[in-house]
Amino acid sequence: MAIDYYKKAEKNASTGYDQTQEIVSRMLAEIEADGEAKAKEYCQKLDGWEGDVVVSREQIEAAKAKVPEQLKADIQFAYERVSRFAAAQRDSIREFETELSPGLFAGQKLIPMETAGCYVPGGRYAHIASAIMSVATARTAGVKNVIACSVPRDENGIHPAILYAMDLAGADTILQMGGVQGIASMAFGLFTGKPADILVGPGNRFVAEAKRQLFGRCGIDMFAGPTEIGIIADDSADPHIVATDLVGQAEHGPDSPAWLFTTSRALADAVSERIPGLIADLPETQSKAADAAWRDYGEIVICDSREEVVEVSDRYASEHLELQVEDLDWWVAKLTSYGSLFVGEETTVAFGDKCSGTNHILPTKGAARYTGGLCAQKFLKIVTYQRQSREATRDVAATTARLSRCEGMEGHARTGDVRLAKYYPGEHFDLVIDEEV
Ligand SMILES: NC(=O)C1=CN([C@@H]2O[C@H](COP(=O)(O)OP(=O)(O)OC[C@H]3O[C@@H](n4cnc5c(N)ncnc54)[C@H](O)[C@@H]3O)[C@@H](O)[C@H]2O)C=CC1
Ligand SMILES: O=C(O)[C@@H](O)CS(=O)(=O)O
Ligand SMILES: [Zn+2]
Repeated sequence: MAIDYYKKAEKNASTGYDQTQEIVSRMLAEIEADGEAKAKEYCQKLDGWEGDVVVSREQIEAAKAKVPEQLKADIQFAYERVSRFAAAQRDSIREFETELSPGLFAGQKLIPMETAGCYVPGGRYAHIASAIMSVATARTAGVKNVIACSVPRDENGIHPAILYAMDLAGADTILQMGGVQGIASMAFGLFTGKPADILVGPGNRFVAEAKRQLFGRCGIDMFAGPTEIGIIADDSADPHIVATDLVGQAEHGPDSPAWLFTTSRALADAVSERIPGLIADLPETQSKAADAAWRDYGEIVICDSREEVVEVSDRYASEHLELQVEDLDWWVAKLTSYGSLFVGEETTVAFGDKCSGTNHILPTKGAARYTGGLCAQKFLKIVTYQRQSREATRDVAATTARLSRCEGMEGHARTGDVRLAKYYPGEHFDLVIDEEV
């Protein structure tokens, strides 16, 4: 395989990971031991917030009054599309019951989780869209208690438009607390008395690691850490658009990877030439973040064939993957690892990020090898049941007894024996396999 790293990143997903892991496990242990007081202490220390943690109805109404009408309409636009797509995904799986053999019925039920904890990031930017992505999807799934939390932005608490979006999307309780302390509060049921059955939502490396460490104690959607963009582009692509899209996502933060996979050296030259100017042209905060991200995590990979591009791209398993290539259908059919695919130049990652309808809470750091993004199904327990007639018990009980004995599980075998003895008194069954295995 001929792969040429036109630009290779100096850092990768594991850079600084040990330190993050250590900080997060210490914070989680302290908050679990000392409860609300410790969570508040971290909130004060890391985000300077000393006010109420549970947002009141008055604060929500005051926030609503501050949100301009056009922004309300835009939030509504995003909310409608995200909810509609989430409902279509939910409806794509269903409950059923099937008769596997005469009298033996097995079924599937979909049971919404009781309590969801939705994290809405708010450190660097006001992630209004993230509030819709998690809260509206939990509601669509039928979760009973939806708790949301985010970082208090200033002396007035959470950004008013985030509060507005959380409320519109249907959050029951909103906590003014971000980072590890916000995640821990939802997991341990602090301030609400309702420990989350599942924690969802994106966040920085501390937030993503806190969710990872809490997995098992509660469910999580997936590892949704620092944003990633991959673009597959060939000679037919517009280098200005490709470069703008890479820089557009690199502004997320200094640890956000942006990758270009191409078969065209001419395109690599043209994109690489444009990127520094596009970064410099951003406002200062965004420019600094994108500059560090492109310097440390940006890559341009040139391959000899499109088959090689597919192999490389699937290995990176990018959270977002754009296709700016000829023969789009070929690529759509071949690619297998990505969080969400943006097909053709007319669409772009930011459309999905903000309002087009697909969920933007997506797997990062290679998690797209084994999962897709947030969807209603993540909030549903897909459980099974069975029931059967006495007649069906005849075969199932006898088979169970014989299989169990071969496994050495006599107790299991006898649960079959007693039923056969009760339902078919006086009848003989061969419940032991005599031959040596
Ligand atoms: N994968 C996905 O689906 C998405 C990912 N994102 C990512 O979410 C992230 C948002 O990050 P932020 O703006 O930072 O907001 P954030 O809300 O995730 O994190 C801010 C919090 O981090 C905590 N924190 C900061 N420094 C800390 C330290 N040294 N020790 C312990 N805690 C610390 C603070 O408590 C603060 O409240 C970005 O990386 C972005 O790329 C955003 C949207 C979607
Ligand atoms: O990782 C992501 O999905 C983000 O790009 C979403 S947003 O741009 O922060 O809305
Ligand atoms: Zn984005």
